[in-house]
Amino acid sequence: MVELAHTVLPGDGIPLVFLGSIASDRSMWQPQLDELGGPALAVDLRGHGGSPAPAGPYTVAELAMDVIELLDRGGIDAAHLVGLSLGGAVAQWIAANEPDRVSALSLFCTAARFGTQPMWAERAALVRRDGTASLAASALTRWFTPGFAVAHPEIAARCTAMIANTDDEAYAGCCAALGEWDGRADLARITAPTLVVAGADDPGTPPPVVAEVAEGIAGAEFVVLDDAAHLPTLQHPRLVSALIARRHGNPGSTS
Ligand SMILES: O=C(O)CC1=CCC(=O)O1
Repeated sequence: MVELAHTVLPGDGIPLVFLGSIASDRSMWQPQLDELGGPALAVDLRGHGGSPAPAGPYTVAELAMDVIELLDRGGIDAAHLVGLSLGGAVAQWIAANEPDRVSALSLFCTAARFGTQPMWAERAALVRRDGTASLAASALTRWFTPGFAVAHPEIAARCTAMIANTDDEAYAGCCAALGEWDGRADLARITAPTLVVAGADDPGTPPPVVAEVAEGIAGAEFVVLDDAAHLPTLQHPRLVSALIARRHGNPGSTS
């Protein structure tokens, strides 16, 4: 297990715990931290941001155990897990296997299966050869709708730096986790009140892929955001915060 780097916002009540996508760090949740306030934890998965990068390959279960250990160290019995993409798979795993630790679940642009194992093996080989920085341009085309990165160069530059800062071997380790992840059979065990959100124009996890997650979780609410791709947290920060706040039962905390 790995001691994960994280940001803590203090406060009373059930904490929000934010878990991001492959090649992101906890700064991708800054708009939500600013808007929703504490108590909250934004977490760097292993090999991402400031977290250590043990040798891979990884599994989603291992990534989830890192997060559970972080909750244990923080004395957090239960949290509202907010996960995007790979972070959403980690959140699904915890909700299915440690249901008492999850009071609510907000899943963005995630899947119960992410493409195929050969696709992720190819991505891992690419990153081992050329490094994470080489992935930035193509990642931005999946994270944002056409034109957004050009219109928002400061966000594009921050994301490019975040991707390049991701450890090459940890990225490859997470590719292995994504390639072998199949949470379909576990979805029926999730009992937390769940929100599932897709981006209408997300090429990474298109709406039908995300819908499979919602359909597998009893009572889950499914929302598709227009003009959004894989990272609506940065393209539509206030909308995303409002959705999380509504699931959290504290809609007054958004402006
Ligand atoms: O980077 C992608 O292609 C999309 C993605 C899948 C899992 C994740 O975290 O991002």
